[in-house]
Amino acid sequence: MAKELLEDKLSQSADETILDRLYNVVQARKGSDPSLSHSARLLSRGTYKIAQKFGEEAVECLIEAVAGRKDLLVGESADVLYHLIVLWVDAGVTPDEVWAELRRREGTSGIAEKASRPKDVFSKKD
Ligand SMILES: N=c1c2ncn([C@@H]3O[C@H](COP(=O)(O)OP(=O)(O)OP(=O)(O)O)[C@@H](O)[C@H]3O)c2ncn1[C@@H]1O[C@H](COP(=O)(O)O)[C@@H](O)[C@H]1O
Repeated sequence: MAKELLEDKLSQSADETILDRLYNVVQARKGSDPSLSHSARLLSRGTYKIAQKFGEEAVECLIEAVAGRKDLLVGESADVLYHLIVLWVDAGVTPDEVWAELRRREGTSGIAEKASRPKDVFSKKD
């Protein structure tokens, strides 16, 4: 293998996160046997069910946050991320697209970004 290609491969795997790996697994499960894979089962049930499950997991996550149960919040957070990835696979969104959007926002304060938005003429707020 050419040196450049090998270096490229090594830097790609160093950049790969657990979320990228989970996405690849869930993507590969699409169309497989729903009795053997929870991801395949969810994906076969369609966008409405996938969105509903994501919403439920998000609510469970916020309940643990509000209750101050940090240990349970960790598990619920993992559930939210898994179900978000199933949502991406169903919608055809790739992690790279989301990472690129996060990189684009990097270093821009949310306060400054909001202040730079065009004024909504219908907004009641000043
Ligand atoms: N991270 C997860 C993960 N988190 C949660 N879950 C499953 O999500 C399910 C949630 O159960 P619920 O009762 O809330 O939901 P449900 O069974 O759809 O019930 P209903 O809402 O339909 O009543 C459980 O079966 C969990 O095991 C997950 N299933 C899989 N993964 C990852 O996905 C990979 C592929 O999994 P399979 O697609 O199952 O091979 C695994 O190796 C894991 O890395």
